[in-house]
Amino acid sequence: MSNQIFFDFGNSRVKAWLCRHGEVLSRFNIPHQMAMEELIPALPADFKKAVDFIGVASVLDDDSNNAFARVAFMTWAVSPQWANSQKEFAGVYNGYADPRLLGVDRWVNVIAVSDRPCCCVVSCGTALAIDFVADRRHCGGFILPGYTMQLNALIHGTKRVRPDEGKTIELAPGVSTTEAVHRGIVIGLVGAVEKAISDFEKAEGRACSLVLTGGEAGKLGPHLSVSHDIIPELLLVGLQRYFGCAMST
Ligand SMILES: Nc1ncnc2c1ncn2[C@@H]1O[C@H](COP(=O)(O)OP(=O)(O)OP(=O)(O)O)[C@@H](O)[C@H]1O
Ligand SMILES: CC(C)(CO)[C@@H](O)C(=O)NCCC(=O)O
Repeated sequence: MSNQIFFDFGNSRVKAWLCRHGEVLSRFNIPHQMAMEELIPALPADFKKAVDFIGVASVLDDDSNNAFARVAFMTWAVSPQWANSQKEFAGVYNGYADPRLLGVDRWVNVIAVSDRPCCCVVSCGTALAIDFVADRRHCGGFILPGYTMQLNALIHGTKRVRPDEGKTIELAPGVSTTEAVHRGIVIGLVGAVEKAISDFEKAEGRACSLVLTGGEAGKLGPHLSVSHDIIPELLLVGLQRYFGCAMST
């Protein structure tokens, strides 16, 4: 196998990686309000060369996934392979009562961190997903509205909460609407992550490492009192592991 493309269809952005022998040759990240037919023209030229394998994690609906499968086949003459949440993968166990219902992005992230003995993985995207993995078992998690979704909910649900764009360099109580809103959202997300970890550590009776990923990870990281790693491309690590082609030839 030579060139592979991995796609991550999230709720607001699509990411793609062109890889060879596990190494990233090119990467791509755009919002995907566009129709699937418009995605291929938007890809950088090097993505349009021949590829042998296309691996996808998508949290989109079947219509969007089918539309992508059609344009992918027309472009590369390759049928995309879809990652799916399942009960068990390579000795990693899914904690959901119905494992198929765990978002595949969460499952792939769990697979990516599953070598850590006890780990919390937080995906800071459109939604914020907090998942726990201990001894290769997914122990469940939490789903919260993400930063932008919370901001939009406040603006749409009120008459007078009209923040400007804001920075959350510090989390002292805000003295303007903009500060109060941006800091409020961050303190809520940070508080949720810290409480979830502290409760999990108590229940497990051991320390839990923390990995952050996703577009908003940089907004949360500086405010967390818990030490953590930020791994922006964690989902790619998981996808390569899932499809077993991290280092294949
Ligand atoms: N390159 C970027 N430029 C600007 N904002 C970004 C960028 N990447 C991510 N973001 C921000 O991160 C958030 C989306 O994060 P991410 O891309 O991880 O989520 P996503 O693609 O919607 O995936 P998911 O649906 O799995 O959460 C958006 O709220 C956006 O504000
Ligand atoms: C929670 C999100 C939106 C995070 O991207 C995604 O994993 C998803 O759509 N999950 C499906 C529901 C679930 O995981 O229980």
